[in-house]
Amino acid sequence: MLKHAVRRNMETSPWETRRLDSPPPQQSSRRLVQKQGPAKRGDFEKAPGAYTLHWLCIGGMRGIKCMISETSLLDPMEGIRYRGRTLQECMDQLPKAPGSKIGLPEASFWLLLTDEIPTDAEVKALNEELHKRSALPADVVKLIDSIPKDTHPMTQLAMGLLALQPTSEFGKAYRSGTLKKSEYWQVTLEDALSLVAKVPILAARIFCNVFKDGKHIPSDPSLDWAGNYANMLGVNDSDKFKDITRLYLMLHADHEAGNVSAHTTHLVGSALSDSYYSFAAGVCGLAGPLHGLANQECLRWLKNTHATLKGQEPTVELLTDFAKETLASGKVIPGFGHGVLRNTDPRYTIQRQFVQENFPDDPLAKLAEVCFQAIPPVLEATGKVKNPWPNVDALSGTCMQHYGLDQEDYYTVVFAVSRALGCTSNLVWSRLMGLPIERPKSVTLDWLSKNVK
Ligand SMILES: CC(=O)SCCNC(=O)CCNC(=O)[C@H](O)C(C)(C)COP(=O)(O)OP(=O)(O)OC[C@H]1O[C@@H](n2cnc3c(N)ncnc32)[C@H](O)[C@@H]1OP(=O)(O)O
Ligand SMILES: O=C([O-])CC(=O)C(=O)O
Repeated sequence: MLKHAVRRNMETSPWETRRLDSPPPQQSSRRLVQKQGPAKRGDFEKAPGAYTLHWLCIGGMRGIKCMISETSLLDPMEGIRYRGRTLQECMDQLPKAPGSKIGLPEASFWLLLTDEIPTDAEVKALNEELHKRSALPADVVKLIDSIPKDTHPMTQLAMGLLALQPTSEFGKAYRSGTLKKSEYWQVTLEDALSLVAKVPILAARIFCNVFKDGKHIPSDPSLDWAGNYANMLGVNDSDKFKDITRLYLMLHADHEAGNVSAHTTHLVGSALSDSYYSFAAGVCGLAGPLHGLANQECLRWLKNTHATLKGQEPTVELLTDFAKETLASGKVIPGFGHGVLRNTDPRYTIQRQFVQENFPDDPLAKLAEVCFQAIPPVLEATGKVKNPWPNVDALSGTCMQHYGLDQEDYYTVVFAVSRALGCTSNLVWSRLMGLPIERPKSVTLDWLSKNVK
């Protein structure tokens, strides 16, 4: 009954629901709900006024400049820059593990927080500090080990982060009643360090519980943050696997503040919820298939396509047909498109370079390469997809599976381990700047109809 009542209300409201049910082929349902004004997102900057308001309210807030993030800035064509440095510059300039060519992700944490490239000695000291803080409390271990194994690893990660919340220095200090506003950032930094130290230990424990019958590999204090995480996963003890893990964690660390995981972390943090509450919320956002879970979905799509090919060499023609079938079934093609980027994601390009140098003949890598040629024209032909090019998720799973991490349900957890660096750095800066509680204004459809002519 309630469902019918809601439907009745929608049908009589300005929201043209009936049309949303069956948009004409090739047409964006979101264009149909706009009763006036130019249809293209991004046009609002050129067409201010009523249309702007209408579009901002229903358009996923695309393009609105209303947040501050000191840590990174995204250019639609060039991609992300950490503190003004492109990812390739970060690769070149950040300290490396012995014998490795990959900029260390924990060095990017230092960069995001400080706008400085740390020295080798500083990264060594940071790693020592992270190792000191990395142990999980016994009750958290008990909780994680008791979660049913078929619970999605992202759910387990969010639960583990919430279980760690009582360890928050910010929470304790705030409760004590003596914490001054000017000191918020310092205890937030303490929490950032401890959360970043613990998250790979927690993530590896979840992996081994679910996929390794609970056989755990102890943390190795002689290894760097990401190399140690790779080691604890226990799928491959080669230096190359450590390197691809370092690369993955360096590339996914930050993507300015408006993406779902960073924005959610920021929003929850703006209520002065501590870093554990805030990042757990961000992790829940990352678990959505339009955001971080796309890496899982993308590998699943590639594996299905590979199986359907039954040994046939992938060709652009075959992949074009598969892509069209996916669209015709009403699904998105994971790993392609972006809310802000309007070009191939540089994170994809850097991973592609790693693939070409290390395993160009891997069957899924070859398939992904054909996708790169076949899928953008299919998406472009819809006439509605703003960015037909691949994003980071189109290749990250392919890289991991080559080294034996082929449990795609786990992939978004690796993303989350990395995103802890950017999200917690942003929390520190939000408290440093004394940013207020976030509270935008919403309106009703009726208000919109009456006020936007
Ligand atoms: C780390 C990251 O989070 S990167 C993004 C990871 N997500 C994915 O790879 C999932 C596939 N991609 C998508 O769904 C989208 O491109 C998003 C969510 C990333 C961006 O969404 P938007 O900013 O709304 O994209 P855009 O403005 O181009 O969307 C216009 C239309 O094209 C569709 N579209 C966009 N990308 C795709 C795609 N890859 N496959 C099919 N349709 C797509 C949208 O669903 C939308 O359709 P609708 O109006 O009928 O609802
Ligand atoms: O920026 C976005 O909206 C999504 C993304 O690529 C990320 O968060 O890494």
